[in-house]
Amino acid sequence: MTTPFRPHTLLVTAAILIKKDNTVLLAQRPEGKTFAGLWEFPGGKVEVPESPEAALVRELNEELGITVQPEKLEPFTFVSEDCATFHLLMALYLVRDWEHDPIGREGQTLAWVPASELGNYPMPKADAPLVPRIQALLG
Ligand SMILES: Nc1nc2c([nH]c(=O)n2[C@H]2C[C@H](O)[C@@H](COP(=O)(O)OP(=O)(O)OP(=O)(O)O)O2)c(=O)[nH]1
Repeated sequence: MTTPFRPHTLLVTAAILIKKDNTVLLAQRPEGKTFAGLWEFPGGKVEVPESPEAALVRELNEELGITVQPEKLEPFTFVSEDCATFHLLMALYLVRDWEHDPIGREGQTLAWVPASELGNYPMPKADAPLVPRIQALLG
């Protein structure tokens, strides 16, 4: 009897950073990473033994140089998607309050994008359902 192939589930957290003018931050994944060139919501993998919230606070500081208090992370939605070699489970949080201006500390290009224009930015397949959800939220 053969054992069915089960890709491992990768737990990722990501932030939808919303500025006062209702634009949303996208980051372009740098060369050398999976999905290089595509636009994403900043975040990354949850490492053992972090909580999802602690991982996101860490990633936002590493990637963007911003400081976010964990209680300012507002759970929004999640995506569950089969990728080539793993299954992605990504928890998305809304963030409207942070310290310092975001900069691309890992060489990523950043863009503040109105919700209505999110569809113009190529994203990983898993992100597709997020665009209408964010548009419904922000109008
Ligand atoms: N952060 C983020 N990751 C996404 C999005 N959409 C999507 O499919 N992913 C995938 C890409 C990666 O396979 C995974 C995130 O891993 P990552 O490589 O960014 O995580 P990391 O920052 O911990 O990476 P590394 O330091 O280990 O290179 O989730 C998204 O909108 N944001």
